[in-house]
Amino acid sequence: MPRRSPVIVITGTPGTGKSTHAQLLVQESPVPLQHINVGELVKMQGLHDGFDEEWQSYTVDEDKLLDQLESPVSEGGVILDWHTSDVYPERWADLVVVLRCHHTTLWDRLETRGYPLKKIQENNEAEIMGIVCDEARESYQPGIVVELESNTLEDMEENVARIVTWIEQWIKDNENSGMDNENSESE
Ligand SMILES: Nc1ncnc2c1ncn2[C@@H]1O[C@H](COP(=O)(O)OP(=O)(O)O)[C@@H](O)[C@H]1O
Repeated sequence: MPRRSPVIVITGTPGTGKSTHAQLLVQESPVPLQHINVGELVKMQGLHDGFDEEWQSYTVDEDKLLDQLESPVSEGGVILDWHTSDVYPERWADLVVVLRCHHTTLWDRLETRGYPLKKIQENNEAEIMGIVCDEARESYQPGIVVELESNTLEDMEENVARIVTWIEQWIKDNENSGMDNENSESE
């Protein structure tokens, strides 16, 4: 069954603004969207093999995670918000948004969040090197991956407006392709 609403992956180094973007997008979207904060889901549903004290993060059980996400993704109308995007099957994503942030701004945001220094440094380096972006580009067709700046509130409003326009187009395209299928079936 084709999806009636798209699946949007929002990824980026921690602190680039994924959750904030996702929350605004839920409000602005022309179709209902469910925001899944994948990191929170892993924690709340125990989809992990324990907590890594050194890195202050959970060791994710990917099979359990994918099982949990399968049903909402197949329904569509979902935002998958996580700092990595290469775990999902490629067919899941209709759009992959990679948020980017200036590294000094990111440092401040992660400091405010109370991250340990080592974790701030690691994420800061990852952002400078564009690790999350490279990973997204290696995992998906280039046409569905979009890199957006997320330094200011203006950036965020523009980004969300762009994604809303993309959703409107996706809905139109998919209504049309649904009609094409019906026509070709009746021929
Ligand atoms: N484009 C932006 N402009 C200003 N502040 C932002 C922007 N994006 C995120 N922030 C702020 O940065 C912090 C981290 O954002 P968050 O959405 O939690 O990041 P992530 O989900 O990627 O870890 C929050 O305090 C948020 O308000």
